[in-house]
Amino acid sequence: MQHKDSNIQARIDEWLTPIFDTTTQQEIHNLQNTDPKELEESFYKNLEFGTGGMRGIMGVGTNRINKYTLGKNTQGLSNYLKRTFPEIQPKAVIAYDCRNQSDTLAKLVADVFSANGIKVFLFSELRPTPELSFAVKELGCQCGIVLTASHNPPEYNGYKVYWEDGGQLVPPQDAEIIQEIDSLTYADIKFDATPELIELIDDKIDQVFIERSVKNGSFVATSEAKKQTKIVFTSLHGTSITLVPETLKQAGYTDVHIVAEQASPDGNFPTVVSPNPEEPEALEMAMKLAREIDADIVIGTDPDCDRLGIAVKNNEGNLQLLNGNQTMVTMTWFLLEHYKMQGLKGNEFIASTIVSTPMMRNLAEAYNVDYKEVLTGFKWIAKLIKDFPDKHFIGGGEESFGFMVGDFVRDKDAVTATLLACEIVAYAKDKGSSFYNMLLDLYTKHGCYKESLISLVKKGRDGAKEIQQTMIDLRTKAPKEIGGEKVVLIEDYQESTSENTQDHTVTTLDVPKSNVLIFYTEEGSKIAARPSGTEPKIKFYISVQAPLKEESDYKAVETKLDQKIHAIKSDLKLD
Ligand SMILES: O=P([O-])(O)O[C@H]1O[C@H](COP(=O)(O)O)[C@@H](O)[C@H](O)[C@H]1O
Ligand SMILES: [Mg+2]
Repeated sequence: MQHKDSNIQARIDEWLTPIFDTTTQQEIHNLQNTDPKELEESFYKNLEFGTGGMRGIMGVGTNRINKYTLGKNTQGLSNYLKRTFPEIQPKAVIAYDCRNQSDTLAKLVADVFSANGIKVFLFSELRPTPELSFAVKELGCQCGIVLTASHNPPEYNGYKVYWEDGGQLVPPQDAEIIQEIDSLTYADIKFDATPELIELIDDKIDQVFIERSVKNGSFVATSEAKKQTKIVFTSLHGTSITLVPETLKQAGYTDVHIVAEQASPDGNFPTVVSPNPEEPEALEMAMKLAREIDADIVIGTDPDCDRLGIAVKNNEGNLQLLNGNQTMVTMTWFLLEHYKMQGLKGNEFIASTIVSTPMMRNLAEAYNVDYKEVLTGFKWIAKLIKDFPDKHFIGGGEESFGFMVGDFVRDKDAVTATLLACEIVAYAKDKGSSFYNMLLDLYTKHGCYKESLISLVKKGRDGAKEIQQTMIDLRTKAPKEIGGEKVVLIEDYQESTSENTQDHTVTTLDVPKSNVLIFYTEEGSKIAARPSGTEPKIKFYISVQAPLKEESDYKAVETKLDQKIHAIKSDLKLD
């Protein structure tokens, strides 16, 4: 049956030509007979670069992750690399995670690069994404690729692309590469490897990376306190198992308990509904073990080991999950204190993103360091390091459970962040305090913030339309009040405008355009809305705040903040 959209039909027809193998063609025929809707979803567009590389469901079609889409990407990237670095033989390093097909797709990417005369370093086993970012610089590569879909559901895979500084691609380079890819046909892909150009790397990078991570994530905690820090760690079937336990050991942590049921890498993630540390259920097994053995801290990393979920003991002695904003402010504060002790030089900065807690700005002001805020995605934070070579990046992160310590890895890094979290627990032990108490102390000094993220899943082509429509509605029928609080400022990152709703003055936002809306209320609440760039979701980020005089008032203030969040959610019909 012919598809009513001739563009879609032309793509399907192309994929039924002999350039594509018989398995692919057979799969297309099966979809034509059994699932025309899925066929349309698979061909209605090409995969795009989003917040963290290119991500999609594995399967046949131009909008799916398979050997042809990734082959064409790599062919385009090879052409672009050769054009950008005409004087040298470009070098690329490739890593992959635990997902089904990640290893074979990594091999395919290596083959295509080598077929184009590009020198390839390939990890022979799964490894964390931050190690790849490190390896790009360490091996003097011009490019790096990780085959991963991060924390997405099991049916996804993806292609994160790093450039010579170790950070992910940022505009306009991603658009230039897409242009190169789009100018090719599938027949242009060179699949025949030049094996002598592919070098397997393992121990060579592992040990240096571990040593440097230990250095980067160790500060002042005594070895005694480290030994007393009881840690439960889970790799959630992902890559961190290859390095994090060893890194903790080399950093001096001896009381480390790994969740055995989740230690083996597995792309089906059999023990979790979602391998995303943002979801409380992901850490359930780790929490159970931690309660049994009375651990001080629980840490779980996502499949490619760049984000981490943390639980620490609260003042009642119960383990409490923290969100990404809470770990970020505590980690940032710890680093700021450290550098203050050493004597700040005046060129330091911390960084975060527009959808993260405003508390980061307060911290920067209190320590008199610069605060830089960028669009969602660590690629933008990494870009700051590149753009401000004379400035010293202390650290920073995002609400999405990721943190970056200094500039040695140019992406969020759950290896060093794991060490930093444990360091804070150990340091607090030395001081007779706790991680949790340190966070409460920050609330008394810098304002008590509470954040909540609501993600609405809207799958496929129809879902994407619905998400776009919600953004249009929010723009055209912008709320005057949210949760009973008057909206006083609206930032529209697509239009680059910041509008004072009282006097209607408009100023220009000096950041690249992006489909994001942020509403600020009279009472200091902040509500951001944007389509996810990695998953079929629209995300709403709510941040509310109130002063906190004494730590003992925390429960009461928290209840008040929860009520505010509830009112905002019900007003926006998000509950
Ligand atoms: O998914 P990861 O771990 O590669 O992480 C990437 O995607 C996340 C989700 O992005 P979005 O909200 O657009 O879905 C971002 O928060 C993060 O900064 C980025 O590095
Ligand atoms: Mg990840």
